[in-house]
Amino acid sequence: MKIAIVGAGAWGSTLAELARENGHQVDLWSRRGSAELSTVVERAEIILSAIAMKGVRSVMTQLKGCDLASEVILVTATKGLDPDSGNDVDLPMLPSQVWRTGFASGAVGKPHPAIAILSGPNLSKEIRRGLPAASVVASETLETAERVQAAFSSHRFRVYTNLDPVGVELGGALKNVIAIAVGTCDGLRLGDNAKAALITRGLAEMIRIGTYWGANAATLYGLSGLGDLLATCNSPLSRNYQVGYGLAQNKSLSQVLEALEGTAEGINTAKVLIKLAQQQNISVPISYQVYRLLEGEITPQAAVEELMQRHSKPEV
Ligand SMILES: NC(=O)C1=CN([C@@H]2O[C@H](COP(=O)(O)OP(=O)(O)OC[C@H]3O[C@@H](n4cnc5c(N)ncnc54)[C@H](OP(=O)(O)O)[C@@H]3O)[C@@H](O)[C@H]2O)C=CC1
Ligand SMILES: O=C(CO)COP(=O)(O)O
Repeated sequence: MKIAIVGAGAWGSTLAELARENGHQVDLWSRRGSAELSTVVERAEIILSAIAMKGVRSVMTQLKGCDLASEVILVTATKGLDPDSGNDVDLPMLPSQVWRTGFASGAVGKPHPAIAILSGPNLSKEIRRGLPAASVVASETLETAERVQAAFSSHRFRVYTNLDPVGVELGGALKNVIAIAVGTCDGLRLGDNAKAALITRGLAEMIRIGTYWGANAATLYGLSGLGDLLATCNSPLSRNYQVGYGLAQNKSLSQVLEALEGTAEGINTAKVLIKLAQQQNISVPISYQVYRLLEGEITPQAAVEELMQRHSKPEV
């Protein structure tokens, strides 16, 4: 199979390695490289985007102008929310929707790719070390999801299919905000009870937002929800966790970002999520404190106090 991977960051490079090991012809594109995007994607049966959220729109605009194979599948592996959409009436766009609407407004007669989402507990550094991992590929049709599953599955990367693309994509995006909260909790040395409470109540927030968005709650209890929460909230490899940990050391956000290797999507996601939650009156107290912490409106210690002093309520 010919596979094009756009985005040669940590995740794109790791997925390229997995696909090459499976015997596919893999071309990797980076905006900094010498290869033309149009050449890299020509005749590709799968185009996988591992672009950070902030670059998705610009790469989509470039890709729209390229000649694509008629049966191509576009797989998005970005874990974020689009900051340039969403208002009182419309939800913000998920990365897959940025791709879909971009292609829908493309030139007449050009093929519209089938779209799939790849998401799960997949810390790229572990996968690069050859350690086993599992992930989920979601699409509106089983046929599309199964084609991507077959392309990436291997003895060390187990890929499940799922027919709830919204749930799978949201699980990967929303957990990053909770990972920042848990990194802060660990940085403050608040203990394992506090950490368990944050992960569990964070999942409740993800389910509240997810079901409002039309996701299936069961999806969020799966790999791209609870699974990814467990990986990122328990690993210093997670950039989002590192952001929270750094803020708990009284570093400023810009100091933390200067030292950070790669992208921490939870910073943008927290902003987009809080705007939506406030517009629609959805309760997300942990994510709200993360947002305030990132905005410099509150100290980590005060955020903990605010969460502990909320009015009493039933668990479910
Ligand atoms: N690393 C991981 O473990 C995992 C990451 N992800 C998700 O994958 C996405 C990428 O993460 P990761 O690879 O780790 O991040 P990196 O920071 O390592 O790479 C980011 C990628 O996005 C590209 N990019 C950023 N801005 C733009 C832009 N304006 N135009 C074009 N390209 C741009 C970068 O290109 P350039 O190199 O030229 O700057 C690079 O290829 C994120 O959404 C992340 O949440 C998902 C699962 C696992
Ligand atoms: O999404 C990831 C693992 O599943 C990567 O997490 P970070 O982006 O926080 O490093």
